[in-house]
Amino acid sequence: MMVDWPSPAKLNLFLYINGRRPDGYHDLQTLFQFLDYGDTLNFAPRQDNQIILLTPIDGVPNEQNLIVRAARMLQQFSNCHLGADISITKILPMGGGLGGGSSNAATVLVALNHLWKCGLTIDQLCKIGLTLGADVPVFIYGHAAFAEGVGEKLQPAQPKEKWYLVAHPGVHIPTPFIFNDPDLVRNTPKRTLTTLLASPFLNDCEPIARKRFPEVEQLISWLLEYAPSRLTGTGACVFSEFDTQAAAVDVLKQAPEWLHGFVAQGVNTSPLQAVLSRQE
Ligand SMILES: C[C@](O)(CO)[C@H](O)COP(=O)(O)OP(=O)(O)OC[C@H]1O[C@@H](n2ccc(N)nc2=O)[C@H](O)[C@@H]1O
Ligand SMILES: Nc1ncnc2c1ncn2[C@@H]1O[C@H](COP(=O)(O)OP(=O)(O)OP(=O)(O)O)[C@@H](O)[C@H]1O
Repeated sequence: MMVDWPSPAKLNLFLYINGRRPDGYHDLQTLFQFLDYGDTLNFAPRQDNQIILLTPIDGVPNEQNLIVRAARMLQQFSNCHLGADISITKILPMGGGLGGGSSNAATVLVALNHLWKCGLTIDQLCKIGLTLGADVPVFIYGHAAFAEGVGEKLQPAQPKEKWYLVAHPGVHIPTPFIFNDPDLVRNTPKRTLTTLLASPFLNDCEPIARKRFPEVEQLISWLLEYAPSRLTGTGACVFSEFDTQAAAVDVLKQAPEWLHGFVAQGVNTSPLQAVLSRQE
């Protein structure tokens, strides 16, 4: 039977920008949690070395798709001569701050490492993953985490597994658009995790996203009437937190027509990790 490999979304429960490095990347402190909601991938190994994506994603040429790029990188690094037919059921909005592309790359690396029997360690997979995107390592790591550096220095964390209404304002915010904004606050002092957990959770990218995108401003303002609500990553998605599924669904039901969203639970063990453990 073909295994469904999950490719979950992530939320940045907080996100602070502490500085800009000489290479232009930003040093940050962020708290990652997974959602029990995401894309699903299927893999059929091939005896030749071809990587075939059977379900192309609109607007993303296959050769640029992180799914194909991750599979090819694994072939190179592991010296593996097998290939794969890959298909994806995509439900995560692209460029939404939910880490969909990074999560897809992580699922490919973890699943093919297993199916091809490459034997690479988690650390080796994370190193490959980081070259594909700053968020790939946490999805490979598979546990909710406090991240520093550009997101690659990870330590496990146990945030409360709340329910979230995740909403998309219908605009696309490219990550560099936020990071290149002259008004972005880039000097938030570094704090310990203990201090951060005891402080209100904020996202330094949110003021820029709200200022530059009226749709984001309108969405957050509406949601704040019902629950604590913030931007995830560099946007454009926003999440509101609730103690129960029913409370989150209730707000979604009252939402105006322009609000597109879904309800999902925050989970500290990635659904990908759960499937991998069952395979081993
Ligand atoms: C902000 C986060 O969403 C937090 O989870 C991620 O760090 C962003 O990760 P991502 O979308 O995978 O971003 P990447 O594809 O690695 O980088 C896209 C672009 O964003 C900028 N970038 C990204 C991450 C980072 N720590 N500093 C940056 O300045 C860089 O200009 C980079 O060229
Ligand atoms: N498999 C893929 N799924 C989604 N996007 C992909 C994929 N491969 C390449 N991309 C490209 O990556 C871009 C960013 O997609 P992604 O869904 O990862 O953004 P995101 O949710 O904003 O991520 P982050 O939170 O890391 O900023 C897309 O606009 C698309 O052009």
